[in-house]
Amino acid sequence: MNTPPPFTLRIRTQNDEDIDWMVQPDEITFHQALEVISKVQPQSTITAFEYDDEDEERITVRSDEEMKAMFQMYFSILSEHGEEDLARGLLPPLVIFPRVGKTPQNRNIHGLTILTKKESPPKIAEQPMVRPPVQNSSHHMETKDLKDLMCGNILETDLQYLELLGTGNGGRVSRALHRPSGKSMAVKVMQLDVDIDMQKQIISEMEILYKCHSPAIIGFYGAFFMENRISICTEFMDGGSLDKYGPVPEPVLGRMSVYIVQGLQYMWELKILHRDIKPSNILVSTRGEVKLCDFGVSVQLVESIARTYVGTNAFMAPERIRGEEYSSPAEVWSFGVSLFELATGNFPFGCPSSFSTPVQLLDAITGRTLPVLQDGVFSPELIDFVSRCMQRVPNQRLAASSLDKHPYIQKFNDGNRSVIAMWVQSKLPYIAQRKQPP
Ligand SMILES: Nc1ncnc2c1ncn2[C@@H]1O[C@H](COP(=O)(O)OP(=O)(O)OP(=O)(O)O)[C@@H](O)[C@H]1O
Repeated sequence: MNTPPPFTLRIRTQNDEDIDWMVQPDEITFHQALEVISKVQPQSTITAFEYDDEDEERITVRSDEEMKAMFQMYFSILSEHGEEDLARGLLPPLVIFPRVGKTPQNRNIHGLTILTKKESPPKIAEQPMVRPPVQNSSHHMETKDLKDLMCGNILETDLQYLELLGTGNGGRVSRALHRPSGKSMAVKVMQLDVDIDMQKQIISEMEILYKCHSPAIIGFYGAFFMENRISICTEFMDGGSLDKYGPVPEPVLGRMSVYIVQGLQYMWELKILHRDIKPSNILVSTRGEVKLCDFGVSVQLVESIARTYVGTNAFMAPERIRGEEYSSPAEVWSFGVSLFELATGNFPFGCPSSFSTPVQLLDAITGRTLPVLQDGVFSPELIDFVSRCMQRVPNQRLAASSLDKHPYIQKFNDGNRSVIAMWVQSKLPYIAQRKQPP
């Protein structure tokens, strides 16, 4: 790697408080690190700090060399498990633990000044190499509380909203510039009527998204609560979601399906269900990427949204609509229904907006013979795949773990992203509802 990207050093204090500090690893010295730590923990004399290596062993850092070794370990773990994050330039925090020394010493040896007030966000070109630690911006809450209400290192004041990308049942998604990193992000803001403990729980459940690295899953940058609103910051996809496109020709849809299956199976292996598979949660880019967004990693968030916003998700499997227990077969159903809609341009059970209650939707799904894709218009492989996903009885559906083995997926598994890229590029200019003010 040439110049290592900036990332967050998370200083975990003796009181178990986390203070985040954005660093440029090739520019900071060990003494500067000590200096910042002693500002954060002024009551103690800090002579060294520690971190956990890949085997979870505590390693002490007492010099520039040892600090370099720590950075090397951090980047080598990332290059093994977090290539996506490295590529995006927004990396998970590296946690360090200040070590209190026995003898007092003059701590401000370099006269380094650390800003303690939140400054107005710098322009990208003026971005300082060493950013001040995140400060408490509320009169009412302790730093610890604030840290529990955010994951990642994104502050509302770091975001410049550029355009509205869309509004869903529960929130608005805007494209925003994250000024410190210069990244374009999609920020979804939802109002949620939950108390502060629930907010903390939602944030802690979302942390798992940092561990998800798949080319078919939308990159997660962070999330934070501000009063009763949650903002979720993810990678921006310039093609938007598939619900905006109308029918997708089979050679394009087939290659998209390969990535969708890849993303779903990756998350299922981690025991994470999507819980909301539908065309508006499948995003594409002009580079031919296909990524799933809006994973229901936080069960509390999914339930809070369901409590706060009324509405029926037309892509839900029958067992879910009936309120029964559900698992990956329910996802297979939703994927089948989504594929049906993407192939034909029409929802298979009539107009989704006509279902205002779960009972009406259930009637539409169970009250007639299941629709099948038209013979002669679509390939036998696609017809078979969709109808085997759209089985009313969960255990009669294709098994989640064998979706990738089906001839439809095998047929299009040639890694040809340019077919997708060219189709997205050709359609994008005609897609309405873009470039609105945020
Ligand atoms: N990461 C992203 N990049 C680009 N566009 C996005 C991104 N995330 C969401 N969008 C756009 O914003 C729209 C609104 O998304 P949102 O998740 O709020 O609602 P939805 O999925 O359409 O519906 P619902 O709220 O019922 O799930 C999406 O349909 C999509 O077009």
